[in-house]
Amino acid sequence: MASTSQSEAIKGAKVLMVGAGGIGCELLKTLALSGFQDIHIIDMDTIEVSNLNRQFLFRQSHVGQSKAKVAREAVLKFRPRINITAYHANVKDPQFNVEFFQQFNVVLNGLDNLDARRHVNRLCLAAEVPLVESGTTGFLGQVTVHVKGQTECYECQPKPTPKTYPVCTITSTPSKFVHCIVWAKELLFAKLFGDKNQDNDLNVRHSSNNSEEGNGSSDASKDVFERSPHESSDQYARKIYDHVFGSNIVAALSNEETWKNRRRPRPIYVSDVLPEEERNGGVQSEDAMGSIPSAMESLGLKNPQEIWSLSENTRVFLEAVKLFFEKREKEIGNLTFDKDDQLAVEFVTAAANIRASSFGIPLQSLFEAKGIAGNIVHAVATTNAIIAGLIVIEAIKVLSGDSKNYRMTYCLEHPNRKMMLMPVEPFEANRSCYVCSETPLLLEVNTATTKLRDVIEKVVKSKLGMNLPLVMQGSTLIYEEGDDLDADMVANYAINLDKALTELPTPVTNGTALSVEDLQQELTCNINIKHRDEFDEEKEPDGMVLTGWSGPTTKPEKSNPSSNGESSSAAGVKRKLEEISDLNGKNKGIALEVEVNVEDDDDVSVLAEFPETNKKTRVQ
Ligand SMILES: Nc1ncnc2c1ncn2[C@@H]1O[C@H](COP(=O)(O)OP(=O)(O)OP(=O)(O)O)[C@@H](O)[C@H]1O
Ligand SMILES: [Zn+2]
Repeated sequence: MASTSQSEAIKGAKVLMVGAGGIGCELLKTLALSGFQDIHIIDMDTIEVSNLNRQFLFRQSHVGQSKAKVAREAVLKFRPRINITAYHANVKDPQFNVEFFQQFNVVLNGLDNLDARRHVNRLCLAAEVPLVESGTTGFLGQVTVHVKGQTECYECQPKPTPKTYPVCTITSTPSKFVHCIVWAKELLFAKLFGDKNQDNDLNVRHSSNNSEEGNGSSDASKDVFERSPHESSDQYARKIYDHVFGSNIVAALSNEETWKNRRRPRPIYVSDVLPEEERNGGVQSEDAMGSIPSAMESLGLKNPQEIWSLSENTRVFLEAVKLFFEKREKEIGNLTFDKDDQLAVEFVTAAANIRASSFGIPLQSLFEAKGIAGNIVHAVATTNAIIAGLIVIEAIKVLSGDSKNYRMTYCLEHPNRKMMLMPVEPFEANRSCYVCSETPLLLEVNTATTKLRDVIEKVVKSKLGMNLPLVMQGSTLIYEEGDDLDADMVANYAINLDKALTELPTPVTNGTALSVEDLQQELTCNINIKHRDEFDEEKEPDGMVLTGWSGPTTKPEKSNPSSNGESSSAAGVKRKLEEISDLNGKNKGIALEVEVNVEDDDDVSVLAEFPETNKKTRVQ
């Protein structure tokens, strides 16, 4: 039960919710039932069938409609007198500027990606509106409170970025199923059905070419992926199959060095797998009954949780290629993998399984493969409900000025000290956070060879998360983006982008101080430039090093389950949580070890934002 002062605070509050997905639906319902009267919701998505199992405000008949709008209507049915305003829009749209944010007493995030979270964090800082941030990944979840001048901001601590894999593991030496999935999705699918002009590391050598794998394509091998006019889709599919699973593996095997300490892969050709009568005439398949082409349906494979045999995978592979060419020809050249595209998932599952079979890696079902390919950790509705409840508890504390009792709460998978919820007192802002403090950053770069474009793309947009940057050197404007620029300026900036830093009209050299600004986010960063001639290609692939930056940390060789938590995955992780306190502020100073037990060392997620409390100072 809320106290009188809490009830007053709830009634008078104007709240912004960002995201009306798994957490958002629960949150809107809980806000309405807790007495909130004025709620605004932003969500850019429409409802998909896959949302219905947990986003309970939505029904089958709503598929294709705006999440924000349908969520509003669903809640108004049981709370008709409250005000709910829905925006079917991206929170990064310019209409949601600082003035827009300033009208709210608190902002509540139910997002699923780092980019949008960082953007909202900046607007909340600029508008001086408290933010309650949240995320879930399966059974894990967290709610954190960010109040300017009182606690750290969302970006005060580094966040892991999506997991990356060394190219050679993917192209040549996979050892885990996830490596086969990445190969099937990022390389083979992209090569066959995506933009042909995109660089692709797929090993597309001709079988007579014995060079090291991963060297890119040779002219002879390029032809393999080209479909000649007289070739039927069946013939083409079998040619691709024999090339990627057969002759490419033979060629790879010829490099003895690679296999000295590794299990040698086995080349697989269609003729090894399918009986004589199926080999030349293509796979005998039924015409799919449904409107969506599906190789599983054509082949009568019903259960997505069943692991297909090598011959079944082969049939699915051949059938999927055929269906793409026969039923979805117009899309070829423009496709990117989408976990909600059934045929794409079937193709990727089959291709990954055939490759796994070749490399002696256990095969997986379509259900499992889809989860890995879509970076899915299956959502748990109850976690979303718990997290939504905790968001409302923190929002009420924020609204009633109860700053002493703010808590960051972590929802654990296994009870620890009999607790499933781990509350931690918030921490002070990180003084070197470039977002909420004015600490300058240092960029080491080869000023003579690095183009302004690289600095804008790799540093300003990617690392610093700016949308519409403006770059100044002293009082000279070097670069700017926005809708209101005239054509001359746009042309001028385009020329600057292709210039090396030292060639700019006002050269950027060792010791230059740049000021980078995003007008929408009202964020300014100062970057001091330090010239360096050489960079380590492996360790510093961008050819630049930004320091004093607390942005995403890269965790190589880890998968990237990106549910609402955008958590990172980690192995047998043990993290010390010191100075844990419970909700009443007791148990301070007790060191506690949280252990996440995992079977495999790669594919289980733990919270990305688990507090590394030893580095931080608690808010007094
Ligand atoms: N930039 C953004 N602006 C507005 N809404 C956003 C933005 N980024 C993400 N969202 C919304 O945040 C919500 C996150 O919800 P959730 O994680 O449950 O994702 P989902 O897409 O509904 O589910 P899933 O990805 O598991 O299929 C989504 O509804 C999504 O549209
Ligand atoms: Zn900060």
